[in-house]
Amino acid sequence: MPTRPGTAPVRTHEASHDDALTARELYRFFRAGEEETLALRGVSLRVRRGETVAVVGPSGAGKSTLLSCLAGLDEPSGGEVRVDGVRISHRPETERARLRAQHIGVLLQTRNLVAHLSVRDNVRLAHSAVGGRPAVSARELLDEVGLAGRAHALPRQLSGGELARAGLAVALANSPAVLLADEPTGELDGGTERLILQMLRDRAALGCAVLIVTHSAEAVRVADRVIALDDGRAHDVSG
Ligand SMILES: Nc1ncnc2c1ncn2[C@@H]1O[C@H](COP(=O)(O)OP(=O)(O)OP(=O)(O)O)[C@@H](O)[C@H]1O
Repeated sequence: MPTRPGTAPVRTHEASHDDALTARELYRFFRAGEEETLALRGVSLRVRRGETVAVVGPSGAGKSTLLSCLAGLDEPSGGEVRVDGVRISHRPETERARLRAQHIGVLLQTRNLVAHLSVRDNVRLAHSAVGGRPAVSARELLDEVGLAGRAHALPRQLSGGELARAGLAVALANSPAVLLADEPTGELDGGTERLILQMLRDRAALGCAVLIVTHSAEAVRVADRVIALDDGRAHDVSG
């Protein structure tokens, strides 16, 4: 069972079969001209099935870099990421994309929607990336996020809250073992924020490992555990 903030035991970074997501000693080094940045400095973390973890930290702490490395969108310079026991890091981009399509849902700040496709076709596109018969139909997913009535709308015709819900439907299209969300409630009003967070919690209750990069106090409140990133280093601040 997930633990509540304040009761989390001190964790080691040895993987257990309950872990859907593990990162071990992640480093990410950037060089832009003369400028060199070490955005991640040995970050290790685990997220168990059914657990919701919030990642917080000041601007520039490395949160988005971490999420990109966990999702296989970016390659860490060192260390390893495993999803459902399968290593996703240090593989060619096409293999990372295939593993991501199979195991991970990603909800990004810029929204993971194709502008010229309807909400329903965006979900179907995500289905096609997985291949085979989807475990959950587009209609069921749109029902789940309360957008059944907006299935034919284009992203630009949606409100901010509807966009967030459509992005979530796309992120959930592959019934992911791990759901990674970057500021999923950033521009939303309080009511819509609580709705989105509840949907993420519902997914965790079904066994998904949920990691949310956030500045939101509400997201921190509902998380089982909080990891603080500071200058590329991670600290579990739940206990
Ligand atoms: N592609 C890149 N090239 C060079 N430096 C980068 C790149 N991406 C990130 N960085 C640097 O890495 C550090 C961490 O950036 P990152 O975007 O991960 O921080 P963040 O915690 O997500 O910040 P914010 O809360 O403002 O989004 C910053 O110093 C940033 O300038």
